[in-house]
Amino acid sequence: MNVLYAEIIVDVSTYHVDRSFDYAVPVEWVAVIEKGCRVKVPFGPRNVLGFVVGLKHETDVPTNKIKPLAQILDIEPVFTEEMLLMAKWLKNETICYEIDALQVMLPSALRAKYEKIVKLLNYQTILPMAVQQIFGKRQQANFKEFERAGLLPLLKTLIADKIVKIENVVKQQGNVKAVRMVKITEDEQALSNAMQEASRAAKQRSLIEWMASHLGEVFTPQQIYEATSVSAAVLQAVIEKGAASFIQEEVYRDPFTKDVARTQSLQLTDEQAVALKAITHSIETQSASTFLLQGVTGSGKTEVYLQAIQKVLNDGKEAIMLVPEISLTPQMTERFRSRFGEMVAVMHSGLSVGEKYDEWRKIQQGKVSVVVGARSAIFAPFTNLGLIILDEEHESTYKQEDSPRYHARDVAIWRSQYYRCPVILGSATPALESYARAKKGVYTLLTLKQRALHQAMPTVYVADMREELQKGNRSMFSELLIEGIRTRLERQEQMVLFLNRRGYSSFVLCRDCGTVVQCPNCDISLTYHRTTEKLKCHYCGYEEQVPQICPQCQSEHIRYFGTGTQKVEEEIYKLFPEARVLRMDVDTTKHKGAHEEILQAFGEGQADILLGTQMIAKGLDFPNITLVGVLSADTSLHLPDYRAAERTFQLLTQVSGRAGRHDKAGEVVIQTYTPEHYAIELAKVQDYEPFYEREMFLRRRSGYPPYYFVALIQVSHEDVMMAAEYAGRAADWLRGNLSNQVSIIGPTVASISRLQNRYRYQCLIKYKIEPNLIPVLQRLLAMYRAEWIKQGILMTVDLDPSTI
Ligand SMILES: Nc1ncnc2c1ncn2[C@@H]1O[C@H](COP(=O)(O)OP(=O)(O)OP(=O)(O)O)[C@@H](O)[C@H]1O
Ligand SMILES: [Zn+2]
Ligand SMILES: [Zn+2]
Repeated sequence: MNVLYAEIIVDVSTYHVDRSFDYAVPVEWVAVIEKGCRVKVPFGPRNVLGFVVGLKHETDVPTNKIKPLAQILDIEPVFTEEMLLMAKWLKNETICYEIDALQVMLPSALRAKYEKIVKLLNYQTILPMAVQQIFGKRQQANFKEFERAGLLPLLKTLIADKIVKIENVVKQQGNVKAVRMVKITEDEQALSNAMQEASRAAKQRSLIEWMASHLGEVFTPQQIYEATSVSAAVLQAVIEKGAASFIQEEVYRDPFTKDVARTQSLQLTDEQAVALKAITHSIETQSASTFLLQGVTGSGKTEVYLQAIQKVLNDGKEAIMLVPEISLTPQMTERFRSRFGEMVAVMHSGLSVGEKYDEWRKIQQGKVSVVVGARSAIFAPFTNLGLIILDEEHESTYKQEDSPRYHARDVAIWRSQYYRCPVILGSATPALESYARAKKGVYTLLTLKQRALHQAMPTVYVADMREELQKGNRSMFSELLIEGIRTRLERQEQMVLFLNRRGYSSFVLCRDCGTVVQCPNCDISLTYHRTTEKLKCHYCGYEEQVPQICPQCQSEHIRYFGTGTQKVEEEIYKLFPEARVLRMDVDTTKHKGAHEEILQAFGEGQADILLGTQMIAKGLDFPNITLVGVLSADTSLHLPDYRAAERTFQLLTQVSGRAGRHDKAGEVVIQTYTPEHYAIELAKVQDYEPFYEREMFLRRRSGYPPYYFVALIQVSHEDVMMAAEYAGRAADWLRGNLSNQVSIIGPTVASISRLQNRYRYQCLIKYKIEPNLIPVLQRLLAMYRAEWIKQGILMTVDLDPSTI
């Protein structure tokens, strides 16, 4: 007999061999199992989750050694053929475990604990005896019952015939939501039989008569009571006579709170039309080109995306639209919903596990054709992709910082090659790497130089805070900004005040000895939180009461210092008691929908000033905003990171772009202690090209990307000596195994030298071409996984680190 074997990737990512294992497929599952299904397999002493990545009739494992699969969890695969291929690619590309690559593609509901339910869809069919016995009078039964009874092959044919269907019921939050409905029979004969049975019950007869004019329709019980004024008992009696039946109707949790009005395509500007034409051409010729759409803020990039997506939908294909998590605002998603209505699924971290799962199912079941989402939506299980878009492509959040350390842009390009469809990377301030590729012709550059309605770009002023101090102005607002705020309040126009990073510098400082209160677990100063009078660590969550006296010198002159959003808010009220301020930061947006409420209130003119962190840098498009203030441009400029200047330039450009987007002209005030810095000077003139040239020159001189590639190895341990020792071993080993074309810097102490009680060291690899790199790093990782890990070492390898 021809035995079937399954190749399984098991859910054990500490195991040091990263490969698939063969298991025998029990005979009763041979007709059921498919590539891409989830299974449970015996592994060591327990059963673990596994994914079927291959099926075959031969194995090298001796017959007496091979174990059978323990359980099959899916009858229909959760991974497509494409996803299995993509996982193999990701594994190599990012040097991760294949299991991690597979897991990242699934919604967490499918990774979590769940229960499988078999639901009866068609009540008229006569079920096979064995199956009928399991259902009994119920409409649904647990998958396990069929499994125990050995009925999986039969179940598979029932699914194919649409007599039953399978649902994953996630324990905890993620249940598939279902409501009880009444379905009236389609069979006139059944109805007249019921009528005869009910010969002496007038109410039942009148209900059956009503049903006769609604054959096959589905109602809630409530609707029926209202339409016919019968009671629940009458309905129950009629159902027992076979005139109708109760069914469970699946409803998707709808994360959209309100209906949106439909919009039509806008008449494109000439620049937009040129861009769209190039993209459309690529869609029509099915070429996997990558476009870099560089358009100044307010140039109407979104309209180009919308019309390109429309084209793809007209061709019967699907589109993925990625936006950074923080700009995935209701305002943003509404622009897509208002154009494509029910065709759109939305995926972001604000959704519950269940809601995310529902959105994923809509995609998998082909109920939607467009997904708008953050990074992980790049794995949306579409099977006929026609277009992938990354808006704000320069954003560092497109890079995942945990294994698999993938960049959504690379996954997008891989998928575009698989489907032969274009990718659009859009930004006002492209990542240096992307612009360099566009200049080399690897990407096709499309530019929008004008704002869509030909509004002027805002006028940008730079306020030198050193001069302010010399003039005796000790507040956090420059005279220029105070004047700007005053005139806006008079004219009843709106403003956005932007503070780089939440509470970045609101630490507690002793004015006598200079001690800053630090986290006991991480080498980072604690942040002061006014509302709770507590100090918190933003990395590990540690918190403590604000000390009354300095822990170092016992002085009472210890107090918080610096500019958190709360402090700014207080200062505004001191200067402008009449101002209405809305604060948007991590603290005010904790509860679900808070984001939306704040933006809506601001949009309705309920406040004059929107004060916030990164969250407000993007996507805002309100007509009445005429002033943008950046309170301190320096905070991001002086981070120990080779991309600090690039990030600052991007941020300043983005924030400035919120002003004067409609009829009214906009102004921007950037406050800084280093006005002569090129990132600030060039953000002032809002010119990308000179910034690009300047920054490229510096990158070449210092040997950083895009001229060189970098890879980062981080090693951590609770004991500082161990961390240093093993980081040294890694560096030595790399020096011994990589060519001398490569420079290896380190080991050095990481920029955050201790995190969650672990000391951190790192080595940086800089290279131009090194064919050996991946295999060498894989061997280093194998060594780590086999030996070092037992010593309590944690090591990570990142081939495209976003911070160094
Ligand atoms: N062809 C057009 N005709 C009329 N209005 C347009 C057109 N294209 C875009 N707009 C409008 O111009 C404004 C700016 O467009 P949009 O938000 O798409 O710009 P963007 O390039 O995505 O900007 P940002 O990068 O700043 O987010 C929007 O209010 C949009 O409705
Ligand atoms: Zn002190
Ligand atoms: Zn901490």
